[in-house]
Amino acid sequence: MSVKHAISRGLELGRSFFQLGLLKSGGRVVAKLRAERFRVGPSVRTVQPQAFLPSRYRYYRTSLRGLAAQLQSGGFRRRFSGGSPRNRAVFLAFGLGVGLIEQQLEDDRRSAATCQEIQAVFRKKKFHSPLKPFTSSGYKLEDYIIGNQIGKGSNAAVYEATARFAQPKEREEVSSPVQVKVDEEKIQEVRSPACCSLRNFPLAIKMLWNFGAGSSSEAILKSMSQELVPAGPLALKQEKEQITLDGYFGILPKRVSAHPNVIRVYRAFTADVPLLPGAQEEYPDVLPARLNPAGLGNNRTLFLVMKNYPCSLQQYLQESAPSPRHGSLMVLQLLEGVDHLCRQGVAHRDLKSDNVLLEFDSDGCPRLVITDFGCSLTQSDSSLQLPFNSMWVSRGGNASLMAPEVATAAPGVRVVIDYSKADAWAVGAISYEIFGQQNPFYRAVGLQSTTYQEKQLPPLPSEVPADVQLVIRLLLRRNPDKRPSARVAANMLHLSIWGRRALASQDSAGMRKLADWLLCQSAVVLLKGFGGSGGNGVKAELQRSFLSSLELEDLRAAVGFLFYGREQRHACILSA
Ligand SMILES: Nc1ncnc2c1ncn2[C@@H]1O[C@H](COP(=O)(O)OP(=O)(O)OP(=O)(O)O)[C@@H](O)[C@H]1O
Repeated sequence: MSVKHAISRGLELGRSFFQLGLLKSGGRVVAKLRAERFRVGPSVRTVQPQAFLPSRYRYYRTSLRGLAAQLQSGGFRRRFSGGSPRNRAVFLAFGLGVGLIEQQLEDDRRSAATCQEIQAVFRKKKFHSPLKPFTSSGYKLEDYIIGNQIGKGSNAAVYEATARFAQPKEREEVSSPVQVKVDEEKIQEVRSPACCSLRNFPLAIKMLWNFGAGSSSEAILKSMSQELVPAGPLALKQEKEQITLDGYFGILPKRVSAHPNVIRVYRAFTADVPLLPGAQEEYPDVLPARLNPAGLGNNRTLFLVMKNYPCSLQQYLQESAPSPRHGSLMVLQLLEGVDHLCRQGVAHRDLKSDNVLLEFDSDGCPRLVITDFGCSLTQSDSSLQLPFNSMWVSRGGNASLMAPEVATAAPGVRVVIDYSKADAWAVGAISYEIFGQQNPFYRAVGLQSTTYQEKQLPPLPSEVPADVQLVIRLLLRRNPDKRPSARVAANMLHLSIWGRRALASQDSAGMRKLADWLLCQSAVVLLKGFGGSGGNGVKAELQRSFLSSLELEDLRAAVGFLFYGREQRHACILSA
């Protein structure tokens, strides 16, 4: 080896820590760790962008630390510092290389610390649900005035409602205890325009249909317990809460903390099934015999009280085509919601556009909220691994939007379904609808999650930003190991939407500039929050979610994927 060659080798070793992601060919990231002569590691490693993912990344970091120690060891120094000028030059070059490793590691430590500090500041700022209609009441159906039906699914009917005790005098005087017989004209007047309806009925009550759960409160709560996943700490009456804590019902699911993109259930209680508008016509079979002699339903059921949203995502998309910018923010909100659930050990398992509700912030930006947790999986150890030892174990709802690893699982001894990236896959599929396309996994396009090939996915409209297209493509990867998590995908969109300049001014290696940008970003978000300008808008909520979830390794993975996508696009342009 010539001295010149050795020097360049030494520098290369020093830089290799971050060069892992720099040298790419043919869409693959090729990391070179060459140290043949000094037997410090394998000659060449070829890695996919997953090399940026935590475990491997830690492996490289550890091996490089070892390498640095080895290079600094006495024996090594003796071998090269003495002897010929060529060996001394090689040693000096390695010394410089090691210095670079150390510097990079130090940068890395500082960037990680910056992320931790920012995260701590934003974690303290808990999200509080904006609607506070209750003090200590609202645990009985009689506490509400119920208006028209606003939605219906296969398990429940949803009605607009308002808290009786929150109403002015004349409302309280309405005679019927449950469904107030406001005459038809009056309801029409209230419901149109929609904003007046929401003002008069700011709440929505979901009445679940009870077929087989029996009529005792305990049995109902136990059988429909997944619906309580988004319930707030005061949602259940204290005695019920106590019983659930004491384990009388068996294990009730964990509940997720409040998040701007996840529905909040304010109250949950059981009550006798009432005869609500449209019941006889629309769901006679699920009524109890008391209301319909031919009905099969039980006498009591579960009621959930939530905020009343103007429409579902599906209804909104039937009428409107969001701009590419709003579309990107909508996909990002779904990812933030899914990441929040994942972190708390919850998989929704039934994500689809009618299980997402929509309202607008003061700037007219759509705010999305994930709802309907009836099929959700909650794991106390947060692992999201479901033992799948029998065909009777439920995989979740809506088979069309089941991620490939869930849809193709076959029951067996020691078989486990990993749901940690399943909802993220569904977000990829719903994103097509957000950008005005048919969902590729519904009948019109006809792909099946069990069999599709990634190259069969239809192209997205050209006005969809390239990075957003990349995120959607990656989310729909068949292999969950090659699919980014919701957190990493969300980070990619945050960086693409707000951090373009910071991203442009660096390579995939150095995180320092990105850390500086994050600090500036945090300051801006905090100042805006204090100043009250835009603190409650979708944009501010998203930025707070991003900053409160900062982990260096997720950020690095997002940067790695973005660079990988850009590299691929570049290669495509060159080859065209
Ligand atoms: N809080 C709410 N505000 C406004 N509309 C709502 C609300 N909750 C539900 N809806 C409407 O009611 C419909 C049915 O609600 P939901 O999906 O919870 O019922 P479900 O029977 O559990 O559905 P599925 O068939 O998916 O199991 C929704 O698609 C939506 O249109």
